[in-house]
Amino acid sequence: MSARTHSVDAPHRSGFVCFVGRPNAGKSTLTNALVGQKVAITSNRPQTTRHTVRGIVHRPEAQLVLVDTPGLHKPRTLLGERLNDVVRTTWAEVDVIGFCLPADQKIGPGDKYIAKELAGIRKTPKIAIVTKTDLVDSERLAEQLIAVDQLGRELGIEWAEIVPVSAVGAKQTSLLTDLIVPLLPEGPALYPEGDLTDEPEQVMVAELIREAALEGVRDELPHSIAVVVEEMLPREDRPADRPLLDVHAIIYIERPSQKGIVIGPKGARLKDVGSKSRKHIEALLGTPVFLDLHVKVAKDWQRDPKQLRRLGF
Ligand SMILES: Nc1nc2c(ncn2[C@@H]2O[C@H](COP(=O)(O)OP(=O)(O)OP(=O)(O)O)[C@@H](O)[C@H]2O)c(=O)[nH]1
Repeated sequence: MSARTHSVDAPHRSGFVCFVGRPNAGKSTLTNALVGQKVAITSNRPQTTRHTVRGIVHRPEAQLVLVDTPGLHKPRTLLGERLNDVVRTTWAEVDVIGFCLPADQKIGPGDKYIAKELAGIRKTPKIAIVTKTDLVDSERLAEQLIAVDQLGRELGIEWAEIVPVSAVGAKQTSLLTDLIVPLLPEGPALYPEGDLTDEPEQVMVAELIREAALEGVRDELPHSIAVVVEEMLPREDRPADRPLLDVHAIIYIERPSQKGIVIGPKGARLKDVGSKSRKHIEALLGTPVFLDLHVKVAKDWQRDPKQLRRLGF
């Protein structure tokens, strides 16, 4: 594998790239490493990426728009089916698919399930990305690269490339970009330079709150929390040098019994969720924030199409 250099008269290329892989494969972290700034929500627990988050890589010769989809799962609820539809639609529309497989874990049924789906999408070029290489020695890495090659042969997938990367320390991440660029169609930049993500701010703010609300209670409330930002408005009558943004958000849970878990004794947990997520929101938006959080029950929201639409799915 060699890095490709860009000759001055090469045409400009641009397109959409989507990282797929089972939960925890390192997709969001890789997106952030390529873009160079935190845009997607990462966590050490599976299934935090619900919304399509795009990061944009600007290069003189190319622009990569990274589409970070939710994971593909065996659907059990209406929400699960919707998410899988979103994933498949995204795969068929992008220009390059990067299939992430962590170096520190043997290829398992979860990876194969996704690989089989990928094999059905014939036209889109696929790059196999072996992630988290910092966690293994070179012998184990070599084994994994061979296993990935074999997986492709078994399922009839022709990998455009097989690339080992580590998002920690940004090892080979720029090489990955080098290898993706020639696979993109010729075309002008799709977004103005400086745009890192076109994810609406409210959705990102909602994700930050959801992330904080799930912290420490994931086992009790695995998929039962949704967050909607109802309003974000600059506070009136503030001096120009001391702005304040009012953010009103609702944390939805599925059952009244979950309320206590989210709010905690004497509201202590909710307060904690508020102050933690407020710090992240302030960092994201670059302005002081007043965060107003409410907890509401939306009964069985995962099974109800109307509620799902309201919650942005
Ligand atoms: N050591 C190491 N850890 C990594 C690397 N990339 C990701 N991780 C860790 O692996 C975990 C999962 O990473 P994510 O980027 O959230 O994985 P994901 O595939 O987006 O996960 P979902 O959103 O659940 O689908 C996090 O704890 C990361 O810090 C890497 O290159 N090296």
